[in-house]
Amino acid sequence: MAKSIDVSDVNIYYGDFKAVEDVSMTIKAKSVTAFIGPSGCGKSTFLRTLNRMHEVIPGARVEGKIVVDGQSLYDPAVDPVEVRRRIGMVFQRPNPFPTMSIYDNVLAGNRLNSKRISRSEADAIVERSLRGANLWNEVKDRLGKPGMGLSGGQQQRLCIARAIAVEPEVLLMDEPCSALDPISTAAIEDLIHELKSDYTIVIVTHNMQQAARVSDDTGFFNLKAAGKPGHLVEFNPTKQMFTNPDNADTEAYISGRFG
Ligand SMILES: Nc1ncnc2c1ncn2[C@@H]1O[C@H](COP(=O)(O)OP(=O)(O)OP(=O)(O)O)[C@@H](O)[C@H]1O
Repeated sequence: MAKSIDVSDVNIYYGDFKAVEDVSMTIKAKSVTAFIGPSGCGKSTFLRTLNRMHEVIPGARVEGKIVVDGQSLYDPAVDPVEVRRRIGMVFQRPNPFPTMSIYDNVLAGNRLNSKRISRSEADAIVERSLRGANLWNEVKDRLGKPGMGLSGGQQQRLCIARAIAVEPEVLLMDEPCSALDPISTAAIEDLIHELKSDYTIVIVTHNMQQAARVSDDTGFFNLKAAGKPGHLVEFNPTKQMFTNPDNADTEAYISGRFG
C-alpha cells in the first residue's frame, strides 16, 4: 500500500554542519514528487532522511518530524531496518550485486528480510518484480546469468525490480537516470509513470525536463550562500512550478539563469 509522507520542520546535520534547514512538505501517496535544485543544496541528503539512510553516516542526525501514514519514522520504537524495507531506494549508478545472477539479484532483499522462501514463491516474486520493472521479456530466458551482464539501463531496471520485490510502500530514487543513455532514460521514465499507480515515488533529478515529464509535485531546494544550509524554496504542483512559480528564484533556476 502506497503511503503519504508528512515532513515538518526538518533540520539535517553531518556532525556540526547543518546541511539542510527547516524543511516542511507533504508528499502525496501514489504520486511522483521530484526534488530539483543546484548541486550541494541537500536534495540527496534530504531524500536519505526519508528512509533513515542518513543516520548510517557517523555523526549524522536529523531533527524534526517525518510521519509516514500516521507513524513517526524517527520514533525510538521504530526499527530503522524495517523502515528501509518499507521505503526502498534506487541509486544514481545501477548497483546489482556483481557475483549474483539476475534471479538472485531480484531476491537479495527478500532473502535478507525473511526466513525461508520456497522455490515456487521465489519464482513468483522474481517474475512479478521483473514484470513490474518492465524487464521480464528481456531477461526471462537468462535468469541464471550474471546481473552485471546486462546493459546499464537494464541493470537499473534490475535494481528497481530488486527494490519492488520486497513490496515497499515508497520508492526513493536518487538521480536514477544520470548514468543512462536517452533510450534507457525514457524506459525508466515510462516505468516510473506505471509504478506510481502502486507506489509513492520521490525522485531527485538534475534534469528539469525529467522533473516536468514524470512528477506531479516538485520541490525546489536552494542555498542562501555557499556554506549555508540548503532549504526548500518552493513546493508546488509540477505544472504550476514550471509555468507560474511562486518564487522568483525558482523561476530563475527553471529558466536556466542560475544553477
Ligand atoms: N557524508 C557527508 N559528510 C559530510 N557532509 C556531507 C556528506 N554528504 C553530503 N554532505 C554535504 O551536505 C551538503 C548537501 O549535499 P547533498 O549531496 O545532499 O546535495 P545535493 O543537492 O544532492 O547535491 P548534488 O546535486 O550535487 O548531488 C553539501 O554541502 C555536502 O558537501
